[in-house]
Amino acid sequence: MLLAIDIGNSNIVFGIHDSEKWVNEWRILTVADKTADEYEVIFRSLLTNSIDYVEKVDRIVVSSVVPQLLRAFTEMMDSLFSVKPLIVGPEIYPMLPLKVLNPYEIGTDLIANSMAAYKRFGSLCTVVDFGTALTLTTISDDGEILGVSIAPGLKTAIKSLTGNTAQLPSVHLTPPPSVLGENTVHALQSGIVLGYSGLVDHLIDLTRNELGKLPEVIATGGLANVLSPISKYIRVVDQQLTLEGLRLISETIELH
Ligand SMILES: Nc1ncnc2c1ncn2[C@@H]1O[C@H](COP(=O)(O)OP(=O)(O)O)[C@@H](O)[C@H]1O
Ligand SMILES: CC(C)(COP(=O)(O)O)[C@@H](O)C(=O)NCCC(=O)O
Ligand SMILES: [K+]
Repeated sequence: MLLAIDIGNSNIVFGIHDSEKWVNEWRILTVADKTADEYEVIFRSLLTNSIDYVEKVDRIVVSSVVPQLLRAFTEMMDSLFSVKPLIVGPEIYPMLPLKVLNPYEIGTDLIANSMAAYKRFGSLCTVVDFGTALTLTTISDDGEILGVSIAPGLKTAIKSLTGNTAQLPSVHLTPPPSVLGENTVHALQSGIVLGYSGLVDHLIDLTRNELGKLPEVIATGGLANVLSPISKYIRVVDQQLTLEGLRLISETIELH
């Protein structure tokens, strides 16, 4: 069985794939200074809760956009499993069906997303990842990663606003009844939820203008479902896109 681990800035998501489907998936909080021992306790308890996956795991693939945690995870995996993990990074990009122009300046989660989206569409596509950062990654008809946009994620924007103002509360991320907010909560929801759907749609419009073709659009990340109902371009949401991309990377490297 394959264990895929996606270490993001807010959440660490990991799942078990039995070569046919994802049989289990977990999401834990990212705490950048937790130690290898602490993560070992968490992994051991979750992975042995119903079925003993620790025994069954024979392949591991990891992406981390938190470099500090990669050390703790390497130590944890070394102690818990007997297989050597595949760590996604620039060294393996030449073996993938993707062209990565600037390998040292793109998050490994975006490489995994690109891998899964390109496998799914096989033509021009944009992945919108609603994580701590909101990212759009566009892949060409022939698998070249053409470029990335990075903006503050929805929760990141709200946190920054509430942290820097005296009177703004944190709000639920749902669309308000009207763009003309009649109270503080609706005003914030208007600015953040409706505003961000415009941001996403506008970036896709610009992409279409620049490339002369509308990309297929797929969304992922913890907050994808907030905007998918109101964005004019997001029709497909796949919460497992990053893990799926990691699985495809692992498969591709295995065949090499
Ligand atoms: N199932 C969920 N429902 C609602 N919010 C979620 C869910 N999962 C994650 N989140 C929130 O979505 C945000 C982005 O999560 P995620 O996509 O995992 O970010 P990252 O990849 O940066 O760690 C975080 O604030 C997280 O708390
Ligand atoms: C853009 C990101 C912060 C997104 O991270 P996330 O929101 O998924 O936690 C991450 O992909 C990243 O750190 N990218 C840049 C990495 C680099 O320049 O090497
Ligand atoms: K992510």
